[in-house]
Amino acid sequence: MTSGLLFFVVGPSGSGKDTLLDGARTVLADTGRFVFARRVITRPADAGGEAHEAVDDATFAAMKGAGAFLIDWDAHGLRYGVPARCLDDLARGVHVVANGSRAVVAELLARLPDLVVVEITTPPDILAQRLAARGRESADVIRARLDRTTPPFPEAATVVRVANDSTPAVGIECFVAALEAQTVRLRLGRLPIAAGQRALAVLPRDCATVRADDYLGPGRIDLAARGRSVRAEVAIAEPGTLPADSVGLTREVFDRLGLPEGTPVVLTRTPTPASRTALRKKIRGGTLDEAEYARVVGDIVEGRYPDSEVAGFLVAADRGLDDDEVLALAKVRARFASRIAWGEPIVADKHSMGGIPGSRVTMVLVPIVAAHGLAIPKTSSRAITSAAGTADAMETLARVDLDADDVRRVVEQARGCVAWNGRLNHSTLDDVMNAITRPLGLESTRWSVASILSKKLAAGATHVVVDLPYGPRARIKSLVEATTLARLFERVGAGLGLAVEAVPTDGTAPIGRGIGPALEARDVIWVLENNPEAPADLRDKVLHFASRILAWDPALGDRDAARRRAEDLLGSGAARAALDRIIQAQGAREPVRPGRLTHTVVASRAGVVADIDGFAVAGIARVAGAPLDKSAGIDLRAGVGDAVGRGDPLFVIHASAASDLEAAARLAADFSGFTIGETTALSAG
Ligand SMILES: Nc1ncnc2c1ncn2[C@@H]1O[C@H](COP(=O)(O)OP(=O)(O)O)[C@@H](O)[C@H]1O
Ligand SMILES: O=P(O)(O)OC[C@H]1O[C@H](OP(=O)(O)OP(=O)(O)O)[C@H](O)[C@@H]1O
Repeated sequence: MTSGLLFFVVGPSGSGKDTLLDGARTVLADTGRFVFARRVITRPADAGGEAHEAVDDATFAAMKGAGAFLIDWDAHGLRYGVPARCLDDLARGVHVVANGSRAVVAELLARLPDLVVVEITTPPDILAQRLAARGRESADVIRARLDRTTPPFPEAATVVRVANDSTPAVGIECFVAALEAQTVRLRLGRLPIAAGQRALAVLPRDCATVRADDYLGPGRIDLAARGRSVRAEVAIAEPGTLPADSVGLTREVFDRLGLPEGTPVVLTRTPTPASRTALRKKIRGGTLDEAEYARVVGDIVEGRYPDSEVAGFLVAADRGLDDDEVLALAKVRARFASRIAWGEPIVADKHSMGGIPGSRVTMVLVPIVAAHGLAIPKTSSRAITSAAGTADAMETLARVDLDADDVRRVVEQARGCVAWNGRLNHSTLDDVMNAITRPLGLESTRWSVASILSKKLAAGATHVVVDLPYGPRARIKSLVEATTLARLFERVGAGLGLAVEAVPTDGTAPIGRGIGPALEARDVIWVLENNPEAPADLRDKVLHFASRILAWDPALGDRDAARRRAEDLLGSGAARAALDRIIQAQGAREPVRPGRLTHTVVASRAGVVADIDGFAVAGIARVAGAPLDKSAGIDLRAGVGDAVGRGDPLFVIHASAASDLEAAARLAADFSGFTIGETTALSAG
């Protein structure tokens, strides 16, 4: 038999405890499911208020000494006790409702972990009026009662708040509903089922407490107990699969709830999202303001919407976000993330819209900026579809899985870092969005402006350069689109208080020679060491961005001086030394060399390289094993515009497994990604 629940009704004098208790007693006492405890108080019986058992101090002390009270306390010069016989009612499975004190919640919770604290709330100004109108206490006593303070409730307490700021009838109705809702309890079970991001709660079809089918459908349910709660979609198990008085949670959501199996948990329907009107307005093509986005994003993060409605919203947002909406979204997203304070006037950062193989600009840019002396706490992603992300390439030299404290320490030691963003500025909102947008192929660049800049703000950046590569195979298809996006980045940045310079760049071909973690890191070291083999296009792109960042330093003032400074830091080896300091601070690793197995792909005809398909080349690098095999990848030997003879090398495939190498070689034989035009046609042009 599941024991009953103790409802401990608390709230400041005048909040309406007696009134709501009297009203609830009228409604529930005859159900046989609830009993209302009769308190023992050292207050005269005719003092008014509840029908308590009146005793004098000596009797109260004797009763206390004899263990007659489940809990007792002193307040307002009086002594209060809840009879211990309530435990018998609880043991019979009957719920007990008692008028209690906020001051003893922790003590009672220690004895009854499933205690339900029902806090009656009323605006302070109304409290005073009600106490005066009640006429039970003198003005001094009323003042003392209004000034009384009590400790906060323990985290583990289940606290249900009932507002009593309307009529008594409404207050009583809400109070009764709150009591009833808490009695819908099921015993918690852990299912041997993993569901990843999805949270599933399985109800037995023959559930004894609720009609399971009533909970099927797009909505979700909340399961709560002992101050903890989770939200889940509902599935139903056929009779006999689960105990009829239980609810089963899939592994991840069970672990998130963090309560032992068998705990009685309260099942309630997830509140209808208050922002649904705004969400539907967007789906119908309307525009939302910041307050509306705050409500919609809040409800989405809280899991109040079924995925279908979130998907509809994202499709609508993907199709139309005006500039004001992007700014509004950025401000709302910034609210969901705590902001690291670096205490410096300039904290530099960089973002690239990516999609161009190679182009490992960050790993050269950060050391230059750090060598100059500006803070640049850069966090980067791992590869999603490419052959390497910055984090993958940096990880061939140093640890990148830094947490926030590591990042702060590394920047203090080396002025910069190149860390993996997976453990930092985590965004629940992104998780929710990505789970829906990725399968749908929704990649709104305008939406990403809000996401990117709000994360930069959270990371504590003050000045951000943004690389917007454009080209037929880049995410941004044209210079016009890149320029429009650049203006949007700068406008939204300004709206967030960030200095942003967004720069369209050539995204028509790979940058650098290496494609794959170790090969890209090799390019980086070559540029930093002024190696004659260093790819000039990578060096130029780095200096282009470095000069923009350094120009923000008032000590330099303009871009020409900044450019010279960047070139000096590179040419003198100061940037190279800065990278070493960063590597040491992050944790040096034995550098990963390019794979020892190689296969050279040669030109099938003489001519001029007219085009290099970055997708194709990155695809070959991935088949060779990148990015998981950090040594695998492509080493380009010819670039766009180079004249090649028949049989000249176009690129060398590196791998560490023969099977990977062969597969990559076969893929390259089908299509190397290189288009070689006629020598005459081009030279004549
Ligand atoms: N919702 C309400 N609207 C108006 N008056 C109320 C309401 N709830 C309680 N009261 C009045 O306020 C005074 C204090 O209520 P009471 O139930 O005694 O509070 P408590 O027991 O928390 O001290 C009483 O005179 C009561 O009649
Ligand atoms: O510790 P607190 O939460 O502040 O409560 C102090 C006391 O006030 C209430 O008593 P009583 O019912 O006599 O006074 P009230 O009706 O004015 O609340 C409540 O039942 C507590 O006994």
